Amino acid sequence: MSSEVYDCIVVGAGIQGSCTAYQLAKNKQKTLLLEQFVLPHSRGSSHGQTRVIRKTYEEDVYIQMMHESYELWAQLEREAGVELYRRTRVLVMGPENGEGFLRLKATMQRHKIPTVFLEKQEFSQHIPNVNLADGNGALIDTFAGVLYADRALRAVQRLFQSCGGVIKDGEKVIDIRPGAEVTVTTGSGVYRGRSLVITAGPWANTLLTHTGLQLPLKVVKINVCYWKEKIPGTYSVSQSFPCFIEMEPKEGEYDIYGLPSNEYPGLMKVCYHMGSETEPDERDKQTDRGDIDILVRYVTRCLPGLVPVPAVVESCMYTVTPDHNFVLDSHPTYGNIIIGAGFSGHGFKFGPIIGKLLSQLAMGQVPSYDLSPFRIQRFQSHTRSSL
Ligand SMILES: Cc1cc2nc3c(=O)[nH]c(=O)nc-3n(C[C@H](O)[C@H](O)[C@H](O)COP(=O)(O)OP(=O)(O)OC[C@H]3O[C@@H](n4cnc5c(N)ncnc54)[C@H](O)[C@@H]3O)c2cc1C
Ligand SMILES: O=C(O)[C@@H]1CCCC=N1
Repeated sequence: MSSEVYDCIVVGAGIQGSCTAYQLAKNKQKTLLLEQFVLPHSRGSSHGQTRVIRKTYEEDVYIQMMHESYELWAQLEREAGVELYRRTRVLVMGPENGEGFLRLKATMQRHKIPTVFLEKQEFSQHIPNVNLADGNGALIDTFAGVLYADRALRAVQRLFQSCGGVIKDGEKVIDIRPGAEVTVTTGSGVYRGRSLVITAGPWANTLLTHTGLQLPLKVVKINVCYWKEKIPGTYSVSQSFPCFIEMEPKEGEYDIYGLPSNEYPGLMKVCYHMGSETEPDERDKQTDRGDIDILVRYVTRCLPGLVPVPAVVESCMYTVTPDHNFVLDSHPTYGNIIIGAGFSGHGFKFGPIIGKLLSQLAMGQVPSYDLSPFRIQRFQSHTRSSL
């Protein structure tokens, strides 16, 4: 074991761990970031070229956090000297009189988010090549857009290193011993930290086993589908086609969302916001295509300019909590172990603000937002603790 003691060890170099490590290093904390795979990799939740960034949330806390997150993304762009965000707008469609759509409308208005509300008769003039379902309303968040995900992850990791942070990749954490100094063992070394941040994405519960805690997290495989434009460019970023979210396309179904064609010319990304349960190390054995069947029907009905058969299918994973809200908290027994987990398929856009909040918890500071919606305690009846 090295005699060196880190102020903080962060386990998991996805977007949340990388942003947390960067915030810690910026705050002069001696920080080690451990990653099980050789970087970059495509086995977790943060890989891929694009993610949606938006303020269209029904809950106040997410909108408040997104105000600051946009600023922090812009700051990262300046620090890294690369473009990470492209403004495209996001179109949200949903049952006009449905609870979710009405709540979203009200929240957007209450927070004075620049929003355009589209009437049925003017819809196709603003958004050609999309069929708005009968009974659906539509709104546009005009500042929303696309984050360049892989590029962002690399940029944050580089910035972390430039502040003196240490990344050790290809080092899987196999044991954690809690204490005033937490001892972390990997396949090739033993490290000590005054605090530990666990941001292990789909592997959160595997790591938490070493601390006697299990959270109610479900890991699902997402089929990331790209669809061919019948006429290349119809839905492209250069034609100002927006990202979109279709809320509750059918009763009992999850949202469907899409991003303008960009990363693969002529192909538009359209995905289902849920998948089938999987073990994170067995992701590729999960071959259920029920979500793709739903998407085929949706594309046929609503996106007539796309060939209704996916041209490319990639894989990713969500780690989902029962209420789809994140876990941002200290361990209930070991106050110097901080947990960031359960990002439920919508955490990327919050990366910089989550990094700030988790770093504040790791440094023993009061977090800048009320984190009660993200506390572990809310799962009281689900949480398994062997302590
Ligand atoms: C298809 C898809 C589309 C999405 N779209 C959006 C979107 O449009 N907008 C948005 O905001 N969000 C989106 N998300 C969600 C967002 O990408 C995730 O919330 C976010 O990437 C989660 O990051 P993470 O750091 O928690 O997890 P991960 O990226 O999985 O990082 C965890 C890391 O921990 C490492 N690790 C695990 N165990 C160990 C161990 N024992 N030792 C060392 N390292 C370990 C893993 O290898 C991994 O690198 C999407 C997600 C998917 C899958
Ligand atoms: O978080 C996001 O914005 C995307 C799109 C909607 C569903 C999940 N991820």
